[in-house]
Amino acid sequence: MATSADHQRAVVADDLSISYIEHGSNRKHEAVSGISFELEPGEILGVVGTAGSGKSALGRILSGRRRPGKGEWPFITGGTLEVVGMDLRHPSRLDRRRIDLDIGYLAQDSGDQLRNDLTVAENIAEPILSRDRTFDRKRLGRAAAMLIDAVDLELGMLGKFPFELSRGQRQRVAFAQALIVEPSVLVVDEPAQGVDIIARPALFSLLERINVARNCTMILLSHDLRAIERLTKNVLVLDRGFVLARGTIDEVLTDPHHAYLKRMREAREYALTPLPGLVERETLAAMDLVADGLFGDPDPEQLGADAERSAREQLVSQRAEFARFHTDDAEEKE
Ligand SMILES: Nc1ncnc2c1ncn2[C@@H]1O[C@H](COP(=O)(O)OP(=O)(O)OP(=O)(O)O)[C@@H](O)[C@H]1O
Repeated sequence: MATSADHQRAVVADDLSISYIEHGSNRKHEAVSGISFELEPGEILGVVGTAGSGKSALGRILSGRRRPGKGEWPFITGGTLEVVGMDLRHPSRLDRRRIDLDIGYLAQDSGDQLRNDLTVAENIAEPILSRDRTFDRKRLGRAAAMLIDAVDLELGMLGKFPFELSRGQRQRVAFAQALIVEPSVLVVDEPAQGVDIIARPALFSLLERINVARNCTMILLSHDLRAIERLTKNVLVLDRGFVLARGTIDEVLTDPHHAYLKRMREAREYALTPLPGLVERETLAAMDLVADGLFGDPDPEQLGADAERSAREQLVSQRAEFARFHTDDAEEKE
């Protein structure tokens, strides 16, 4: 029988602090200061905050990735962080191998990190092939094709190279690459960034489906509440590295005690209020222009005749005797 001791949370951050080493000096700059939160498997958390509030630092640390030798990568300077049972402050050698498979990470610049010497298909498959060269190529090909379709790109893209794609298309390929290993936790820094507005619904619906089908835990980091609102109401608001609020969007924005929360509420109300005036009138006029002539006005007599013909055709196809009778009837009339 499962006891509460067996119950594994997907993410447990306890008094977590994250710092960068400032360029040109050895001074630490604390980007995230003593934050705590927990996530159950399958939960989706939106982390929102202004520029510089520490979202990307948190995303990088949650991803478990390390970029040794790169000054821009932050590190944990206080507290603990556990993701699907792995201690990300002091990962074991085994956990270091597991991290890339268990935690998917999509950074704002992941599209630019794709390898230009590999095709799109090879890039998508790379997280698997780099570990197992003998992996069933047919299965992998099918998975890559399904993912490229799921991120709303044409299958023809699979044979292209990243440098032949637009920035937004590359970011969508990176999405597919992050998902090929079927991670149990997915960290996405600015999910809508660089992805054109037409492709966004496909991406968001993909994230929704993955969350439901695989119980994938997700952390979506964004400065824009609207970008994550479709996927979750559960948010953590950061301000200069500290947690300003945690709860549902409504809880956080009801009676906001902080200037930033007040501004968030105003921005949300503004976004939800349809704009009377020029923009809307123009939009409506443009829609009318498009709508006019899309469908001609229906002619009631013609509609009646069409309906009768289609009912007859259906009967003729379904009942042989009616077909005979109907044909005889028609011949008699001639
Ligand atoms: N490489 C770095 N070295 C030193 N400090 C950094 C570095 N990168 C970011 N910072 C600082 O760390 C803090 C948090 O930055 P972070 O990039 O995490 O913010 P953010 O909320 O993701 O911002 P944005 O929305 O603009 O991406 C900021 O004060 C920033 O100036």
